[in-house]
Amino acid sequence: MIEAVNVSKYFDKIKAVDQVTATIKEGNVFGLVGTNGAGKSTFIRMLAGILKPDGGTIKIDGMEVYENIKAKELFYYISDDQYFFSNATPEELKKYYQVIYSNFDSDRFNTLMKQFELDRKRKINTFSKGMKKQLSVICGICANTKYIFCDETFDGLDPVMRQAVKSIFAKEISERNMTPIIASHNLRELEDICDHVGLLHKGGILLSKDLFDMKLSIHKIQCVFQKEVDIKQVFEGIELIKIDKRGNLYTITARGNCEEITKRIEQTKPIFSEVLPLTLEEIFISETEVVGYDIKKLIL
Ligand SMILES: Nc1ncnc2c1ncn2[C@@H]1O[C@H](COP(=O)(O)OP(=O)(O)OP(=O)(O)O)[C@@H](O)[C@H]1O
Repeated sequence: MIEAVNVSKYFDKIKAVDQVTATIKEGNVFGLVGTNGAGKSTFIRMLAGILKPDGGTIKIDGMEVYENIKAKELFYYISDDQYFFSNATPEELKKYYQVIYSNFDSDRFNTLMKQFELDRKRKINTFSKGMKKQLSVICGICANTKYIFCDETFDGLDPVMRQAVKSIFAKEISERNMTPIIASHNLRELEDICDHVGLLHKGGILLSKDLFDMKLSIHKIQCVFQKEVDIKQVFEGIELIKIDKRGNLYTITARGNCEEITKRIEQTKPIFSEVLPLTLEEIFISETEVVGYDIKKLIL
């Protein structure tokens, strides 16, 4: 488990990360979203022990991470800025990581390099940005660490590669409980992979939610009533987040028990009613509106 408690980081007068508290459980996929400058990279760099927090504590499996080799053996960090040894080839990089990570899987590395059509003997500095990202992902997977920190890793890949990487991640998560922490600008990117999403804004966590809980507690219902009804009366005692009416079709976003919401609608004997799944984006829009923010200005 990774535990960050009241973590802050300042660069002169800039509050890059401001009192962030987050718990990342094993086997979960933790997404970190936020606009440019929200503090995502700084937070991940502190998780990786590259930056020392000015306040608060970060513990990985109970160990402080800063300047602690034992804690650092537990994760692989894919940085947003790709850095490789000058003139190194992937083959040389593999040899380096075999020394650093005792469980580095050399055969898997060779197989994945072939699958991704990357030349193991070519100099990395001749690779494109996306190819370097792919190489980092391959190293990260083959390092076989418990945690993997990805700073905008998916954003730099083309759509086909993104799907390929996501499916490799999904396999690692289900087979060996790998725990990824993924920073991204894009909620849609995180939708199909994350269990938990934290929204960073101006250095602070605005919202941190379990997706399963969120999906269970918010519902979108479309319905057409036989006659005009008083929606507030129909849903008395249920929190209505949004009511939209186009022609006769109502789209209602409500928080509460799904069965109770459905029961209330059925009592009106509607012509049509359907409970629809909410996208992660819709959930975040609803949740952040409640706390007084317009998420479209924050991340979309
Ligand atoms: N080394 C640094 N020196 C000074 N200021 C920095 C440094 N690194 C980050 N900052 C500042 O800290 C704030 C948070 O930056 P950070 O890179 O963590 O944001 P981010 O959410 O990752 O942004 P982006 O999505 O643009 O990558 C910004 O205001 C940035 O200018």
